[in-house]
Amino acid sequence: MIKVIISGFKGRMGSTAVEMVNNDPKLELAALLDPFATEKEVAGVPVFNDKADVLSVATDVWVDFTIPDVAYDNTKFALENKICPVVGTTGFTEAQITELIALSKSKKVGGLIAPNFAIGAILVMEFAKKAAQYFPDVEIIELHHDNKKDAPSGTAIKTAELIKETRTYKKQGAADEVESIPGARGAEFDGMRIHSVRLPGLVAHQEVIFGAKGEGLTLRHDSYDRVSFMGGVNLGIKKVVNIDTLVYGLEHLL
Ligand SMILES: NC(=O)C1=CN([C@@H]2O[C@H](COP(=O)(O)OP(=O)(O)OC[C@H]3O[C@@H](n4cnc5c(N)ncnc54)[C@H](O)[C@@H]3O)[C@@H](O)[C@H]2O)C=CC1
Ligand SMILES: O=C(O)C1=N[C@H](C(=O)O)C[C@H](O)C1
Repeated sequence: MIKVIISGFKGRMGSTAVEMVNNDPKLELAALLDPFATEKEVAGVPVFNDKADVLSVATDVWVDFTIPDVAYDNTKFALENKICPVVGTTGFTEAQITELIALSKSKKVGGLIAPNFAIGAILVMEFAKKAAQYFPDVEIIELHHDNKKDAPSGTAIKTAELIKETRTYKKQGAADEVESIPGARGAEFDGMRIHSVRLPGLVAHQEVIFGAKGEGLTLRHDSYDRVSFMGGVNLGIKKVVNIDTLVYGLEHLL
């Protein structure tokens, strides 16, 4: 039985993860953490407002779906206390990820930071990396609900990082292009562009659009319901307890 603490359990993703854990006989919900929780327990599971109090309960895996401002501290806290982090929260810097991987190696604690847990999203990222070998001109459009705090999405950044591994660098667009409205061309990453759409009614969607002479290639993934992420979270929980290093990206555990 793997004992799981869910950090951010009152949120959209955290509450979905609670249901997933409760429905898996191989997982046990050991604790719940959220500073905005007022209840002291939920169905016999202790609720905490401060992460230090989580140490009073035996836990194997720390699932984190919180906010960008606390994800690094939460992940570091889990690793330091030999709780395997499975982190979906986005907004990490490259330096933070590098530091957390080094910490996991020193503590010999497995973990996962995954900007996206949906298998279809992972496939789009892998396909985009392959396509970038042939199509250096690419723009990413990520579309999310209008309660999302960070932009671009962690998925878009991870997609751009993977594309960078195989793409021949070029600064896209007209050399003399002018933005009559600042930001019109979107965010720039390694010469490519990333655009963030925020609208009510959306959940999580991404298009990766490649352009070339006389042709185009569009890759698209849609998450219509947050249940689309739960298969990956479940897989991550069961995998991290058997590794001794933190990995960045669910593709490393598939
Ligand atoms: N990797 C993936 O597949 C996915 C990642 N995400 C990411 O997960 C994060 C959460 O997304 P949502 O659930 O939509 O946000 P949300 O705003 O619905 O939930 C965040 C929760 O974290 C809680 N929280 C804030 N500070 C905290 C702290 N210090 N400790 C514990 N809990 C704390 C809030 O009270 C809230 O309940 C975002 O960064 C989002 O980008 C979202 C969907 C999928
Ligand atoms: O905030 C969200 O909802 C999501 N965030 C993640 C990201 O920033 O990539 C994953 C998914 O797109 C949903």
